[in-house]
Amino acid sequence: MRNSNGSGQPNEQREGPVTLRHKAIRHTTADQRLLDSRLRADWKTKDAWRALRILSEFVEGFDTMADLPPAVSVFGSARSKPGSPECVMAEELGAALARSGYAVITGGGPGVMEAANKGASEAGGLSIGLGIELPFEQGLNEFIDIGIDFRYFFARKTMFVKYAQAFAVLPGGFGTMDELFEALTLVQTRKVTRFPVVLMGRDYWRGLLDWMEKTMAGGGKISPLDLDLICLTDDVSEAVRHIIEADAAIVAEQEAAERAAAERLAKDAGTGD
Ligand SMILES: CC(C)=CCNc1ncnc2c1ncn2[C@@H]1O[C@H](COP(=O)(O)O)[C@@H](O)[C@H]1O
Repeated sequence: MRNSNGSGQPNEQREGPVTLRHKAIRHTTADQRLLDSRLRADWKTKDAWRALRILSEFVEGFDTMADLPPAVSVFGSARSKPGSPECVMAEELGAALARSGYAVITGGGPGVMEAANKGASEAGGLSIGLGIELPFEQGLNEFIDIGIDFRYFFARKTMFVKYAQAFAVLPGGFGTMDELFEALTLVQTRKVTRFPVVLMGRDYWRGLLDWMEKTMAGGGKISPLDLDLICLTDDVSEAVRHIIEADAAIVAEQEAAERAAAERLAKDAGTGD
């Protein structure tokens, strides 16, 4: 939604390709209507139709994102003010990633997201925003070259992982935690392999990391090795170096696996197996 008209009500609302204005504005989002179980009678009629809409979000996302260069998804608070330490860090990170040849993907909103998009865009990199329909959404920030608006959080989250080589997570709230823990769970359960996760802002993350170490790992809820998945730093160059090195290691691993498979094939052909 954009532009409040003074009464606190937005003037415009986007639902996928549809723009709603004035009295056509709805006061719930597609995610709410899908997940809200009070309207059970709707399930049989409306959910089947919704499945097609959900599918169309995946098609649109895959189609638009498939041609991207290597990319890094950057997460962080929608509420941080321009000039705040995390926004300054995000802008520097966006620029450094762009200079290293990475596109920068964010949630397309304000705060840390906007700062990362700004850094990338001004450094000449490709800046991508994956927006989400929210009751209080403000539209995609102005530093985005490619923007996609999603109705469903889960379709959008697939794009953050599928088209990025790494995650960089700056200080943020629930949304940022959700994105961080999703990435860690995917790596821990090997749904994605060796995906670097960089946490930026030592002071902000220290308490959570201490708790994860003492309480989570100490209580046997995760393996202490799981914490090795995280690189914690305040230093933009170190963050980018970590991503580049992890990326190179993954490529080397994949090439070695492909070579081994080719050698096995050649050997089998040679022995007539
Ligand atoms: C001012 C305000 C709250 C605007 C909300 N506008 C938003 N636009 C786009 N993505 C968002 C928004 N709010 C949360 N997110 C998602 O959740 C994360 C930030 O949530 P949080 O502020 O840490 O919890 C972002 O990385 C983003 O993917």
